[in-house]
Amino acid sequence: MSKLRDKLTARLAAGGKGLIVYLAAGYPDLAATRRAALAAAEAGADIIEIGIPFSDPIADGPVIQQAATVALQGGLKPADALGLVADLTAASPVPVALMLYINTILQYGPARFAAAAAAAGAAGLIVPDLPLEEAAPLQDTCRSHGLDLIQFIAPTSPPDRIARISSQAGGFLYCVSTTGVTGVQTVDYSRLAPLIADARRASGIPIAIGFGIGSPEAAVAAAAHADAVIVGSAVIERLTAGGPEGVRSLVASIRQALDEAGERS
Ligand SMILES: O=P(O)(O)OC[C@@H](O)[C@@H](O)c1c[nH]c2ccccc12
Repeated sequence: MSKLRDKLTARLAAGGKGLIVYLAAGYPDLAATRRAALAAAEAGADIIEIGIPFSDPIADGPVIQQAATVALQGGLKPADALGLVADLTAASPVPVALMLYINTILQYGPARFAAAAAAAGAAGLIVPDLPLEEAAPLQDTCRSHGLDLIQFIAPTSPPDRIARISSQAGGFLYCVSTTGVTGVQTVDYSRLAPLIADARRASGIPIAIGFGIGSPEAAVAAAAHADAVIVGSAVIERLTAGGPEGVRSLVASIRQALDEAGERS
């Protein structure tokens, strides 16, 4: 059973597209992250991705790096992020995926971390700096705790690699729209069509596009090629400017645009 996959599949079966919203744990503080996550869930996010801030976040662009810096300066520890997840999963049925770097897991101890994440109610782990070749031990640990280990595909992945990654993926497949770092930018999402077609041939798992989405229009453009979209930096920017209620209105506007596009098609 996969809570992440089931949630996205249910949204697709109802004629919609999935929406995954990223927040950095502890930005601007833990209470605000919690309020923003619950507001996002109420406004139509299907999955909440909670990032555990890390001092050397190689895949994060400036907006998420800055959020991580604030959280770390506020004293955030991985255990606090796990506490936040426990709080969210107790307060809301929305599935939560934890996004973190492999170092955090190694420092904690993989088995201990997976047990703690599962006990907190997390549905899966997103570990962007874990290559497929090194993923097997963590994948086994995750599996024994009922956690999905999310796999990535990118425009640079050759077809045979996409097939291997897709066939091992749990929850959903994270399709990165560009090879750079996170952050709002203009992306031609139609470029991803061949990549996504390769993944679909290898697996029936839902496919989510992330990186670059900054508006309801961009979400609709990306969703046209996939089952779900992931929005991070734009959500953090909105949290900075408008607090948790700002996040609610951004997520509601993306949800509405995705639903309207679904009715038209
Ligand atoms: O910020 P963007 O461009 O909307 O992209 C989503 C992304 O932020 C989120 O999924 C994420 C945050 N940090 C990451 C590191 C690697 C991969 C993905 C992520």
